[in-house]
Amino acid sequence: MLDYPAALALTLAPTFDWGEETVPLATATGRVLRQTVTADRDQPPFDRVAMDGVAIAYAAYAAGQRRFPVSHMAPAGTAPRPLAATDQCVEVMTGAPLPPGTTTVIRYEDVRQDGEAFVLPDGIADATSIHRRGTDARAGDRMLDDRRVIGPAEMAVLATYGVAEVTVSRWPRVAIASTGDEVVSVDRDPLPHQIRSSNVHQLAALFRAVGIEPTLGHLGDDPAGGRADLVELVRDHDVVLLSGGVSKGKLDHVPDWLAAAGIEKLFHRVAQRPGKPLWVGRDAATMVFALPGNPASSLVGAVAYVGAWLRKQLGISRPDRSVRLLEAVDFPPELTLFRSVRLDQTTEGEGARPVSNNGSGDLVNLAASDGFLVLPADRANFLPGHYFPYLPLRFF
Ligand SMILES: Nc1nc2c(c(=O)[nH]1)N[C@H]1C(S)=C(S)[C@@H](COP(=O)(O)OP(=O)(O)OC[C@H]3O[C@@H](n4cnc5c(N)ncnc54)[C@H](O)[C@@H]3O)O[C@H]1N2
Ligand code: MOO
Repeated sequence: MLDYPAALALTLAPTFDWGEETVPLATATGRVLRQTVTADRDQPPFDRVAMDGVAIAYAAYAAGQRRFPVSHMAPAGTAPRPLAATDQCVEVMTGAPLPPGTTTVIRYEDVRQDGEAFVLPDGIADATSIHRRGTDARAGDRMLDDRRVIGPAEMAVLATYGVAEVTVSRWPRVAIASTGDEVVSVDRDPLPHQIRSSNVHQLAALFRAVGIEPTLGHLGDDPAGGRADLVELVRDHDVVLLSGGVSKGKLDHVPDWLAAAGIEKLFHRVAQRPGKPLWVGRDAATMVFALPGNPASSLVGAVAYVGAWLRKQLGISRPDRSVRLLEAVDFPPELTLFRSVRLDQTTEGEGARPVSNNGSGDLVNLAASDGFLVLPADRANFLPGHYFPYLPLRFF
């Protein structure tokens, strides 16, 4: 049977291009930037007053003057007015352009008001509390690169440089469908032999967390109906995730339906737990992940395979992360074990504590987990203190 590294390599090979689109800045958060951003002006664009206080020409102070009558007040947002005479001062507000003729700013806390004038103490330095024009960036500098996920800091840079319309990657059209006659939608009362469908919501949450809104559906166990619905799903979407129906049961029709729909199988079954029956395939325009129905299997398939594949398509890199195991794990089978863990802070820093569970059908205990530690297939005993790759429950 294929091992996890080989299965992942097969998953990552197909590439698809979903193109770009232009969106208003206000809706660009979380999108993948597809343009470079160049500074259209210096930053700051003028010598910016950095403290509320008074601005003076230092030469007068150096010559011994301590009492400075106020020439005028300079709020932020007004065009700079020069200092009227070198023996006067200007009251300046944070964010105002430094008034021409002044060379330093002294905070209100450090001066004393005396009628229409300010009295300065000894020991004042020249050129303080000024954020100089162009010290952060120069007009023409490259400010943001292609393929960055737009977060709060990127939003601020885009706004500062006037990018009101942002070119971003088009999101793929994603469909998620459950299978099996035992699952009913969450708004229905299940019969005693039925369960509510949780996997579609589990999988949808991963997409929604990065800003992609999937279409949710269901394929029944009836072969003719299920096959026809699947053909339609594949035709209308760039990515299709199916949940259940891929193992050896008499009604596990999904691999046959996928074959009938003309989806090329890349692999079926991986030497891992949970999620062994995973089926991955593609046609010219659509990638299909048929995930095993057990909730832990579905989640592992999504974070280990779907997430890696999605990042690759979008050109987003995520640094590999390893976390220290906090308790021994024994696992003799020759399978990669995706061990659900909780991240704990210990005196020696962060570590991963295995969360007890009742197997891959246990979705309740998954809620106590932060992610999975990937324990390789070539060993049976994993000791505390050793580091292993860690997969968080996020695509990026
Ligand atoms: N003879 C064998 N039996 C099984 C094997 C095997 O190799 N030989 N593999 C087991 C493993 S491992 C897994 S994982 C499961 C996966 O089976 P399927 O992908 O065919 O999934 P189903 O049989 O349809 O369902 C399994 C389980 O998950 C529940 N389920 C399904 N859909 C949902 C949903 N949308 N929300 C919540 N729960 C769902 C379903 O009711 C079943 O309890 O097969 C083993 N069997
Ligand atoms: O691989 Mo299954 O996913 O063990 O339950």
